[in-house]
Amino acid sequence: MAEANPELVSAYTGILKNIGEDPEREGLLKTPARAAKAMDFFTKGYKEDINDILNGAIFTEQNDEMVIVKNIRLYSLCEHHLVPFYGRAHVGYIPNGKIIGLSKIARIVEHFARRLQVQERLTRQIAEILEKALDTAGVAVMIECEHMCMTMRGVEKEGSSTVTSCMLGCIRDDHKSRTEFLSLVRNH
Ligand SMILES: Nc1nc2c(ncn2[C@@H]2O[C@H](COP(=O)(O)OP(=O)(O)OP(=O)(O)O)[C@@H](O)[C@H]2O)c(=O)[nH]1
Ligand SMILES: [Zn+2]
Repeated sequence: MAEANPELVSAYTGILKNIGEDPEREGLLKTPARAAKAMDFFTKGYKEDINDILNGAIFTEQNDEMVIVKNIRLYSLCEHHLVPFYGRAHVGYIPNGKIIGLSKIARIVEHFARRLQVQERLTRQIAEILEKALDTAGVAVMIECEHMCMTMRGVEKEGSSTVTSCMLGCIRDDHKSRTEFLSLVRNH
C-alpha cells in the first residue's frame, strides 16, 4: 500500500494533540499514518478519472426498456462536518442506443461518493454523468442515507434517513416512466 501523505499525517498528529491526546503513547504511534490513509481512501474519488471508469464499458444496444441497479451501498463524508453519511443508491435509466456495464454504475456511485459531499449533489452528479455518457432517453437516481452528523451529534435523531432524487429526460417528464422507476425501487 502507498505511503501515507506526510502533510495529512502531521495534520492528524495536530488533531490528536488538540483533542488532549498524547500522540507519543504506544496505541497512537501509528494512528496519524493510519488515519491519513483512511482519509485518502474516503476521498479517493478526487484522484480518479471518470473516463477510466466509463471507457470500454459502453456498448451499442437497441434496448429501450428501463434498466435499474438498486441497493448500491454507499459511504460518503458530509462536507459540513466531515462525518460519514451512508446508505443506498438506486440508479435507473432508459437507453437510447447505448448501454453501460452494470458494475460501472456502482463504480460511478463510488466515484462521486468518495469525496466530501452533500447528498443532493451526489444524487445529481450520478444522474448527470449517466445522461452525458450514454445520451440516455431518461435517468433517475434515488439515494437514501443516514447522516451521522444528525445521529451521533447535533440534533441526534437516530434512525432518521434522508431521501433525495434526481430525474432527467423522459423519466422526469413522463408520469408512467417515473411511476415505473419508483415502484421498482420501492419494491424491496
Ligand atoms: N442539504 C444537506 N444538508 C446537509 C447534508 N449533510 C449535512 N447537512 C446539514 O448541513 C447543515 C449545517 O448547518 P450548520 O447550522 O452550519 O451546522 P451545525 O451548527 O453543525 O448544525 P446542526 O447539525 O443542526 O447542529 C446541518 O443542517 C446539517 O444537517 C446534506 O447532504 N445535505
Ligand atoms: Zn454533516
